[in-house]
Amino acid sequence: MSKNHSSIPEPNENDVPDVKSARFVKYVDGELFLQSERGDSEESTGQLKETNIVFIVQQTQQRSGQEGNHHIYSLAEESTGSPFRLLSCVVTNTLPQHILDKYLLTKVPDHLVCDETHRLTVVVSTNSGLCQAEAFYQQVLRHLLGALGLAGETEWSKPKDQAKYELILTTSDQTVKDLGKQLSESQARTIILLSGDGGVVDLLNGAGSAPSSGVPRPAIALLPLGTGNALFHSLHRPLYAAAPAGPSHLVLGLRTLFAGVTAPLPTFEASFAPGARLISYEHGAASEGAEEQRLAVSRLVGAIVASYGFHASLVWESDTPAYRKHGAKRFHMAAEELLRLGHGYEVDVEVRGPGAGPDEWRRLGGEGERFGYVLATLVSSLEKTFRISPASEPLDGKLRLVTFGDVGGEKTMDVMKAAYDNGRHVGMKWTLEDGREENVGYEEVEEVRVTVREEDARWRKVCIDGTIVELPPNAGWMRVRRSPELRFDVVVDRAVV
Ligand SMILES: Nc1ncnc2c1ncn2[C@@H]1O[C@H](COP(=O)(O)OP(=O)(O)OP(=O)(O)O)[C@@H](O)[C@H]1O
Repeated sequence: MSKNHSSIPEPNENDVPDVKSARFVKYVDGELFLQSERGDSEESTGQLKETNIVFIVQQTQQRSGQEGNHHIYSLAEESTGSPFRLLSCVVTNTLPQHILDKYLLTKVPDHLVCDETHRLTVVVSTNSGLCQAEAFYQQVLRHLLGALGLAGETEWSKPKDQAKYELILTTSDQTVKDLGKQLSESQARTIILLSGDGGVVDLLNGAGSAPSSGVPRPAIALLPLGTGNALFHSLHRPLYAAAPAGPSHLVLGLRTLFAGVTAPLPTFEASFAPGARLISYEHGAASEGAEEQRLAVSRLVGAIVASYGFHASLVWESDTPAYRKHGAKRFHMAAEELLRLGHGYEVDVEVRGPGAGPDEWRRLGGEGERFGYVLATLVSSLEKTFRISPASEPLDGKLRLVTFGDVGGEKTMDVMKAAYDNGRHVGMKWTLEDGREENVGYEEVEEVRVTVREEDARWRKVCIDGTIVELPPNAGWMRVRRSPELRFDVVVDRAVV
């Protein structure tokens, strides 16, 4: 398929699951009432929720203004059994115009074209979240791409007569990083990532430096199959606000994939003192007898968050084998233990505000004052409802810093609860038992520098988009600044650009 011929082709028979044929009857309260073509009794009328619609295509032989033959693809998500059900229904009479206006796809979007000028890669991250990415690809995405005439090519399957995308199933924590290393090519490319935030970070850091001028930036399209999915939720937050009872994350992700546009993805760079070590586990922390690995690291690129203090400790400790074995409860358990300890972190925090010169650093807090929380972020939300930076808008490229001092476990808990309550933590103030005034600091920064004075390695961990780095003892530091260059584009809903 070439860019000039990217209209919707006929789907391959094998790519359409369980097609039903029906007539549109009425639209009431967000539901389409459809009557099966094969029966005329009341029982054969079914409802389709508008929130489940992914897209509608008109089959090619019916084009040129003829009535009917709209093919509606919708996704139902089940709490039991197989979690995803892609439904496909051909409507033989006319659909309401407002539905066609919103969901009719008339061409394959440029970022999904597969030809000699543009490459499409689908990455299925088999270990992300609840390990559902592979089922989602097989049961849903494969068919939707197939409906646009696109088929996956793997080493063992080379489909004929269809535009082919490359399909990669991860086999280790290196798979996506290795893909990132191959991205310095001149061909434009989109990578559909079925993963959480880890997939994005792996790509960003595998890719190394930004593409040189004239080389197209690769685009990332995210389908939220991780645990936190911070980048996805932050990019879609305005849509959640506009329609609180709106579509599920996966339906939204699919709508963005098929009807969205590409925009530059803001990133930051974190650099570390000599002696810093990236900490990971061979074969993942959940594996039997996981061995800690320590790799020298001087710099990482991120798109979400760089933190020190409670947040970094929680991400690190909840992911250690000791907690991993507790499954979904591990995050809660690690948080409880950290809140019980209520550690005050010995650290100097300095910032350069927007527009400040390279040496214009301002220190936060007094001499020797400890901190509980130091978190710089480019996004609003670290989970769907954890709105740590309420002023952040999708793609605004602003680095914002959230800080508070050594306030103890109970107050830390209060701040976290307020952040879950629509970002209400911003502006919180208290007078502590020893008379100190404390508040949650929140400001935009150009750069932040933390210099850690802790001896115990437990309290020297920093977190970059979920990756853990241990700073060296004796004033080990991390600097975080907005990246001046653009490395990747990201596919977003049209409403956020
Ligand atoms: N087959 C595999 N074996 C080992 N590691 C894998 C495999 N597939 C993916 N991984 C790693 O698992 C991690 C999955 O992270 P990801 O962020 O996608 O999911 P998550 O941690 O559940 O979600 P989030 O970061 O959004 O909370 C990545 O670091 C990736 O490199």
